[in-house]
This record gives sequence, structure tokens and C-alpha cells, in this order.
Amino acid sequence: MTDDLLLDMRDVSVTFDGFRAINNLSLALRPGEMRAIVGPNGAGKTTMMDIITGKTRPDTGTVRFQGRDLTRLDEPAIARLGIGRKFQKPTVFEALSVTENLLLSLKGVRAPFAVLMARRSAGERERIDRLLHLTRLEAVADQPAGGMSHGQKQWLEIGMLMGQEPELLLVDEPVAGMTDAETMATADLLREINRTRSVVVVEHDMDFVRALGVDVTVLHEGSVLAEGTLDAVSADPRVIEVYLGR
Ligand SMILES: Nc1ncnc2c1ncn2[C@@H]1O[C@H](COP(=O)(O)OP(=O)(O)OP(=O)(O)O)[C@@H](O)[C@H]1O
Repeated sequence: MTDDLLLDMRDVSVTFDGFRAINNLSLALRPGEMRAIVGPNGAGKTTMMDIITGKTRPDTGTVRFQGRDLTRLDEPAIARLGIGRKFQKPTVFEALSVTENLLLSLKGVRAPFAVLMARRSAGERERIDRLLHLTRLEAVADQPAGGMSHGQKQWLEIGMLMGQEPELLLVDEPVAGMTDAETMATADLLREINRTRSVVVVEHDMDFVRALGVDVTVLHEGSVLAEGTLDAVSADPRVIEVYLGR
């Protein structure tokens, strides 16, 4: 086991009703790294994220985060270790303002709805301001989240994830349904986040993956098919074959 890895999945397999969705999968992430995960439908991308967060238990293999064995921990314990996940669809509190949504997300806030009534501490205000700035939502801070565009809701939810101060963010198809401009702004946002956090992002949109400018892992039939720069994996004949005609 290599201790200087942030995330170290080794030889992980998962079978659902006799179907091997994850097949001897190994993935290693260095501290501070951002990695893009691509692959055709059914390749096992979501199941891989489910294994990291403890939603799905591997049948075999090891999963370590900062040297700790995740396969013995449940989902809340894994989240507390510093792994945050954003699912594909935004799930913000529509009736609350952008600021209130961020306030509820802040790590250490114990009685969330009471917090909305209380006067905000200077520390909370500063953290909210940083998140508003990061997500470029300052101008709409006091507006209800329900009125935001799809892209803004996704950024808000990424901001709420950052409010939990995770070491590692898992982000599932963040740019699905976004305009081209929103897609590029999301790449900027994740690059900014990656200055201080590690990120694993699953995405089909190759313009977005190119804009991230990070190494890519290609999954296919539950295993790693190829890994490297986008240019290198795109030129790999095995990858071309898997994507041919898509
Ligand atoms: N709970 C489950 N029970 C049975 N089969 C499952 C279950 N979860 C996933 N699978 C199967 O495992 C395979 C991998 O699915 P997964 O959702 O991880 O792929 P994916 O790469 O995320 O695909 P997509 O790009 O479509 O989201 C698929 O064939 C899927 O049907």
C-alpha cells in the first residue's frame, strides 16, 4: 500500500445479481490531484463513486483514503473523513436564498434551521462571502435559489459541498444540461477549487474535460481501459474502439 496516495483503490470488484459491474478496478489519486473519469454508459463510473462513498460495498479489493480503509466505514463516517459528493441533479433548497443555502451547508453548523434565525457570526459571514465569490453568485446572493438558472444551481450546490470543507470532492456529470458558457465557467470553478482540494469528476462532455486540463481515466466494463492525458487516451486504439460510432 502506498501511503502517499490520497485515494488508493486496488483490485476492486462488485457483482450485482451475477453481473460484474466493477471488475478488478484500481485507481490511485495523489493529494491535490484532479482526475476526470470518462467512459461509455454502463462502464461503472457511478458504481465506482458509490464504492468510494460507502454506498456500495466491494465484494473484493481494498479502498483506502489517506491510508484508512473505507470498506469498513458507513457513508456518514466516510463523509466525516473528508469525502464530499455532488450528484448529477442539483438539490438546493429552492425557497431559501443562495446565502441561506450556503449557510446551511457550513461545516460545524449544528442546528441548521435555528441558524437561519440567528445573527450570523463574523466567521460565518466571511465563509459565506468566500463561497459566493468562488461560485460567482455574489450578485444573486439574496435571491431564492429556485429562481436560479440550471448552471447557477449547480454552482450553488458545488459551493454547498465546499461549505463542508472536504479534502476530496466527487462530482458527477456537473455540466450535463449546461450552456457552452456555463460549461466553461464550471471548468474554471473546478480548477479554482483544485487549488486547495482534490477532485474526481465524472463527465461525458469532452470539451469540458479538455478545459480541465487534467489526466483522464477511461473506464470500460468495470475496469480501467486507459489512463493519461486526454490527447494520449484519445489516440489509444482500445479507447477509439470502445467509443467508435458513439
Ligand atoms: N444496483 C444495481 N443492480 C444491478 N445492476 C446495477 C446496479 N447498479 C449498476 N448496475 C449495472 O452496473 C453497470 C455499471 O453501471 P454504472 O451506473 O456504474 O455505469 P456508468 O458508467 O455510471 O453509466 P452512465 O454513464 O450511464 O451513468 C451497468 O450495467 C448497470 O446496469
